[in-house]
Amino acid sequence: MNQIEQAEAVFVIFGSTGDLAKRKLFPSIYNLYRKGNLNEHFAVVGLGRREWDDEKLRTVVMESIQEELGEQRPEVTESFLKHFSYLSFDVTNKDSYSELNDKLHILDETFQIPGNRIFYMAMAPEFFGQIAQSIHNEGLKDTQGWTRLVIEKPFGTDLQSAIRLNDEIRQAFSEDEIYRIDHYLGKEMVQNIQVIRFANAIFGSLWNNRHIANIQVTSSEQLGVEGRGGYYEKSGALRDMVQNHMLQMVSLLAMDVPLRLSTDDIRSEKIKVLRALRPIVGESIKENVVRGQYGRGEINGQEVIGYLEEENVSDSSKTETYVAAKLMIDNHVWAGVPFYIRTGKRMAVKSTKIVVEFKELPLNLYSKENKQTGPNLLIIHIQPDEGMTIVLNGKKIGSADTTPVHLQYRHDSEDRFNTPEAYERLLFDCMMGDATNFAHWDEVSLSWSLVDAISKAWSESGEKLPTYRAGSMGPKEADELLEADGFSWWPVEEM
Ligand SMILES: NC(=O)C1=CN([C@@H]2O[C@H](COP(=O)(O)OP(=O)(O)OC[C@H]3O[C@@H](n4cnc5c(N)ncnc54)[C@H](OP(=O)(O)O)[C@@H]3O)[C@@H](O)[C@H]2O)C=CC1
Ligand SMILES: O=C1O[C@H](COP(=O)(O)O)[C@@H](O)[C@H](O)[C@H]1O
Repeated sequence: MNQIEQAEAVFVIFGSTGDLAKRKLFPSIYNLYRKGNLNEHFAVVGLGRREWDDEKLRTVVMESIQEELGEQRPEVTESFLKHFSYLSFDVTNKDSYSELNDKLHILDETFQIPGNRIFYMAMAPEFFGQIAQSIHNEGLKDTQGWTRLVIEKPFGTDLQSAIRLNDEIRQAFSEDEIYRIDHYLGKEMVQNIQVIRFANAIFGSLWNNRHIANIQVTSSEQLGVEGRGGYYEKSGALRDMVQNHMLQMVSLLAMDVPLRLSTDDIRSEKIKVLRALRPIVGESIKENVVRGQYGRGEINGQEVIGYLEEENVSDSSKTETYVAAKLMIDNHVWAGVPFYIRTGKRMAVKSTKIVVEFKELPLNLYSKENKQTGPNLLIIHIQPDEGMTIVLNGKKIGSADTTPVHLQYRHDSEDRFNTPEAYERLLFDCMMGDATNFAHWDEVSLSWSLVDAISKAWSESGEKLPTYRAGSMGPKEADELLEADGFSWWPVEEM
């Protein structure tokens, strides 16, 4: 069987009338088809309570392709759209599932699909457990082919709810059938971290506490909460970004060399990192974690409102829109090396970057002579630009002075606004049965353990939340976090 034959499946999208399906899933499926990563043996069933029909769904799919990808190719979209159908469906109604089952059998026959099914949960998390169990109990998994469950974030709202959810879905699907989405793991340069680290002798030998002074991971956004105030009030930056995307990047940066590039070997090394993370509890929370909330300010010359003025946000809200933290990994390789992370909304720039700062030479003859030298840096540009930069010290041409030299490999990201690119890769991996770039349950639970202790302390604390001006790089306390260790944030704007 070739690769594309493995991908022959029916995609069942729970929540097909929603925002995620429109902005990410439909354009991703279209790209897979356009690029030949899907042949004609596939079908998509969209589900939602709305009284739509096939025509309505197809119109929405076409609009989404045009809006997200700017595609105007009627002949391609027509042959593509005939694979889509819609079923009005209430996930809480048991009877709906047998109707869905009948539909799946018909689609298998129409498109000659060997019974493979991807169930994609693009809905609010409170439904995930119930849907998974109904899929199982109503016989939707009883097929000749494989069945896989794709779960959107958030996977729970704390460790307890995540355990509950996991228990529910595990009654219906085995761990290797579950694909927990973290869209950062679908980003080109996040996937490149492993290649940079494990395919280059220069980094392989330097990647430890003897040579690295600190690692900084920044993911800043210019956007505010964009109408998602209701969700964000219960989440905040810690649960929204740190529990998943930020800790995933840290574990990719700190993991040991896996035995092989297999899903199990890579996941097991990432899990070891999360196990070795020093818990941040009690008094150490104040010393190691900074939170903030954006006030009014300016983004790209436009005045913007503060968080407390956003729709569906309480005017006394203590929800953090910014988090910076110092993480320590208590193992042989990383003892003594801080991993600084920061993420926030309404910051000066949209930028996700990793800066690896190497230790200085024990004796640098040029700095002794007051020449301008700095530490060597490896910068991994995740978005919006993609690539890497190595910063070295060199000689200023025609002078005796030294100067920083930037060796760059850069290309503009196709993934500029978190477009379907990442989702497209992850959907393809799921079709291929490759779960490497999805979160394993152990990763999810370990991340929640770290985050829960912090959010509990914050919710019990009467302390005022530092504010930062919209359009800045966050509260001054985040700068002080690094200054206390003799470091500072490397600017992400112009690097
Ligand atoms: N939007 C985004 O960019 C992102 C979203 N996510 C996650 O993806 C998931 C979906 O988000 P999003 O698309 O924004 O949410 P929306 O609120 O836009 O969509 C919710 C969907 O759920 C459907 N739905 C609700 N109740 C029922 C029901 N009882 N039976 C059947 N269908 C129902 C709605 O359909 P109808 O109204 O027709 O019933 C709608 O299609 C969430 O878990 C979210 O956290 C994650 C990352 C980014
Ligand atoms: O998961 C989420 O990520 C986005 C940021 O994603 P990016 O790919 O644009 O960096 C964030 O805006 C959102 O709040 C969060 O839920």
